[in-house]
Amino acid sequence: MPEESSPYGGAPQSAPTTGRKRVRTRHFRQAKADGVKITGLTSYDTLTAQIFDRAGIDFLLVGDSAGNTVLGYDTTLPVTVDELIPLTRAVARSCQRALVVADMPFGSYEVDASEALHTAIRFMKETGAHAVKLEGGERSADKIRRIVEAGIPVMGHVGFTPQSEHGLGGHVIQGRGDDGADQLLRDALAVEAAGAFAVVLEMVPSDAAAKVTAALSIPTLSVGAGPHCDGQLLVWTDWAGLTTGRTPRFVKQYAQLAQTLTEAAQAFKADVDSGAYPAAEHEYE
Ligand SMILES: Nc1nc(=O)c2c([nH]1)NC[C@@H]1CN(c3ccc(C(=O)N[C@@H](CCC(=O)O)C(=O)O)cc3)CN21
Ligand SMILES: CC(C)C(=O)C(=O)O
Ligand SMILES: [Mg+2]
Repeated sequence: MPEESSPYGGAPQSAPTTGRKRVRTRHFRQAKADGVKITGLTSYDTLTAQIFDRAGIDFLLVGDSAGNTVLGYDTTLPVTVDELIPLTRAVARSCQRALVVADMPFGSYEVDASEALHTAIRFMKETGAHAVKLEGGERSADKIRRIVEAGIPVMGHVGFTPQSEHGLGGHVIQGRGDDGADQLLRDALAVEAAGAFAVVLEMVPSDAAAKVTAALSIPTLSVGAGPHCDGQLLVWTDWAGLTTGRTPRFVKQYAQLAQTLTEAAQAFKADVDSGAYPAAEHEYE
């Protein structure tokens, strides 16, 4: 695609991407057709959203992983729409280029397609997000279809679906074995047929993800689904080394923010103890 009409292509971005065209759902399909990889991170606040947007990250997901990364829950299950709306609004207000996806939390879409559409409409009206995401393949196809019919882009999510971790028996890799791979493919095809513009594959073997990626015309976005997907997505606090405790094996840490902030806090305390802070330049006359 020519530079004017595409947010992709051109030299790798080191300068801010301000002024570049908004990433649209059609660019996801185009990127897959062109073999251009798609990159996403989660974000829950204005400061990280601005940084990731200007760095050229293609989409930002305001994930219900906020339950773990922002709100201090053990799982995503308690997260509510009312909790996610202000975070999603902050991210949407802060992006000029990235496509912003609102993650629909557990309990906000499962009952029927009408409930799913009501929730999707709330996110679109109240946040400025460009798309919504919901978990589940065949079981969620009717909800995806109803939302898409209303003109709201939907990102699907199959494989390991954290909102059903108790039903799945824990953090269990999905799509293993012939039956698992078949179910994964059926789920992904159902999401595509329902009109989703992309689908997240979470924690599935690379070869199963490769088969799904080859079978779909919409892009697959990997969270621990290997190198053959059309894009990669990580939870930003994992990616930046800010998450404390164990992170999943698929995570690569691109910074060590927990260590950086620990050292900064210790240095601040030591400076306050010693009187080194505040110095003359920090005082008002
Ligand atoms: N910080 C964070 N990162 C995530 O990737 C994430 C969340 N939170 N919250 C929502 C879901 C839950 N996810 C998770 C959580 C744990 C594992 C995990 O522990 N995986 C193990 C394998 C299974 C096990 O032994 O428990 C691993 O080592 O990859 C994986 C994905 C992915 N999502
Ligand atoms: C892990 C990703 C796919 C997600 O759903 C989230 O961050 O909530
Ligand atoms: Mg989620």
